[in-house]
Amino acid sequence: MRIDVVSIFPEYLSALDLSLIGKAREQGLLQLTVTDLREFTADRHRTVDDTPYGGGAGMVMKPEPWALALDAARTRGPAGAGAPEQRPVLVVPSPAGEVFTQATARELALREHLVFACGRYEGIDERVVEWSREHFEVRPMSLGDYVLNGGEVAVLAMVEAIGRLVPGVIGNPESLVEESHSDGLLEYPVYTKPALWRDRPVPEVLLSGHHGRIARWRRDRQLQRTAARRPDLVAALDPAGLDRADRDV
Ligand SMILES: NC(=S)c1ccno1
Repeated sequence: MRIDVVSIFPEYLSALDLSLIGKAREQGLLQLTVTDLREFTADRHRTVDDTPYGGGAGMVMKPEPWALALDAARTRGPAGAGAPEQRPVLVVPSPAGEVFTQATARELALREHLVFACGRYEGIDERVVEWSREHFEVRPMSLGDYVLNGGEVAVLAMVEAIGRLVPGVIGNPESLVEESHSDGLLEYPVYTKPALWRDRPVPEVLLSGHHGRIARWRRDRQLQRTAARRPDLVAALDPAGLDRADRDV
């Protein structure tokens, strides 16, 4: 998978040099390039914004630097020889976007080339989004109903959520199976040594060695936790995926 990120604060994305994503880049599992939008300006002040038509507070990001930067990212292309089979996906972090979920991460982890456009100020001139549809699948994307100062923090989260699903990035793929949202539920509580900590014991069943009882206990905890914290997820569950014991929780 090829990932391109365009930002006026490229150093914000240096966290992607670290840990599992950084290792995946070293191993060639992910090709990731971060580009400074100001490289695509033509004036000596490297101007990327201007006042909004129609008035209002703040500044809007100018279209021309973005068009040049996105064209450069697009033609950098995915890994491997030959023309890409798929159009690249342009992800634009925005509170006005579709909500990014684990299902979105799974979907985007299958794509060849993702380009992330980190807006700042009051946003990017809307004509960039319209123009981009000629060459990209354009996906305005929100992490949630709150406002950040720019797209960089959202891109860090999305690249990690997507990148970790790329085969080979997580050493043990088993650890992807029982995590929150993998089966529509929140994950069960986890414990490790010592068995007794500040007068708090580990649940007895987890010390029993009885795999069936442990699996049932964990599933019960998932259902109870999801019902308590995210009733919306319970409402969205497919009843066919629930067994009789699930319904008794
Ligand atoms: N909620 C998101 S992703 C966002 C991006 C910029 N501001 O908020």
